[in-house]
Amino acid sequence: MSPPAAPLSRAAMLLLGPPGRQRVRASQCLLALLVFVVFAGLQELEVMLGLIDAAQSHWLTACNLGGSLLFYAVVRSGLNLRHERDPALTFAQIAFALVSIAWSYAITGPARGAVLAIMVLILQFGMFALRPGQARALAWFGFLLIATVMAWKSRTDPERYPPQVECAHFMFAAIVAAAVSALSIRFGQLRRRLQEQKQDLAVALERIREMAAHDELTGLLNRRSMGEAIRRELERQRRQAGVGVPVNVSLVLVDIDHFKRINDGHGHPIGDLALQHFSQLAREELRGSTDVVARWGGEEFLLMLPDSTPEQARACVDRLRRRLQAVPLAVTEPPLAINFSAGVAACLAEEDIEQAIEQADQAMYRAKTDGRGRTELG
Ligand SMILES: Nc1nc2c(ncn2[C@@H]2O[C@H](COP(=O)(O)OP(=O)(O)OP(=O)(O)O)[C@@H](O)[C@H]2O)c(=O)[nH]1
Repeated sequence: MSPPAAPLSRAAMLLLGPPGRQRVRASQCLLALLVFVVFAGLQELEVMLGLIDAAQSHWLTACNLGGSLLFYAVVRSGLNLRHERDPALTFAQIAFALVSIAWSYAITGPARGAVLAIMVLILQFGMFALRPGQARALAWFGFLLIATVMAWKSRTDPERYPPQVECAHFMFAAIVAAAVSALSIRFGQLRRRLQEQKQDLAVALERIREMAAHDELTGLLNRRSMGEAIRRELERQRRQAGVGVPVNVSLVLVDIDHFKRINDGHGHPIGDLALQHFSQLAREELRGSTDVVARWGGEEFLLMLPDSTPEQARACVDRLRRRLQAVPLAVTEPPLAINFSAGVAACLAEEDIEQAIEQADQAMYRAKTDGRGRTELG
């Protein structure tokens, strides 16, 4: 980090806290404080021009700065998090700003038109940040406040607040409140639609991820994601090897025997059912939490058995074979007995994956040539 950045980030840390949502909230509070400081400067100018009474202006400035400092302190202390529905305290801060605006309108005299413009700005923040009902409530709250001040001032100080001018201002404030109400409903609809679209996209993305990682017919991992699963497992075991646990992963290549006969004799759909049946039983028979079964292609499957020596893997595969014989596929008469040939190889490092699969393939080929329905070690 360059030398000037360090004190800067220390200052940011002190003022705003660690990065995250609370930091954003704290910086928004400080921004509001800054706006009030600018506002205080403008008021001071109006005091100098003789438009506002100095004491009244200073009272308002003290309340504005005190209030915004209080919001900042609440956010920095984390007390705002107790307000689960609006932890940014947006509603409260806007309501506070509206009270300040009404107060400012009451003391600003001839320059009060600008105050109405600021009210519009504050209500706009609400439309973007709050729920439609809250934005509407604030619009009418602001309108009622300012209308009350207009009525009060035109009665008690008609020279500075002529009733005709207040009438025009009243209509302007009413139009603003109505427009904010209508727009906040529209914003609410748009936000809801965006939310729905976001959800639809998330579902579609999940579906695409699922399709990209799995074989459609059997639901097993496909070739690409099996490669990733093996690499992940070897990486996990390599980390454990650092604490003295040996790397132990067996790969088994399985090829269904005489599968073409099933297709030719019973039709392709029954062949598909046979593949699904094999996948189902393989999933059930192997350790669900660690072992992985993938469709390697056609009627070939690759099994990964972590923490298993090739001999232990062979025992598992032979157990699966017995299970397949015990549970034939009951969609034909007689039920379809599925058998397979398998080759086992140990895979001890990431760079050996290709070689281990090749070894398992050769062992499986030996099993085929030696009569099928058996498991050979590579
Ligand atoms: N139903 C179905 N058949 C498939 C699928 N993928 C590959 N096959 C078929 O699987 C058969 C594989 O045939 P072969 O490679 O001759 O192997 P085999 O008949 O099992 O003979 P051995 O492996 O020597 O025991 C081919 O007929 C492919 O068309 C699939 O997704 N569904």
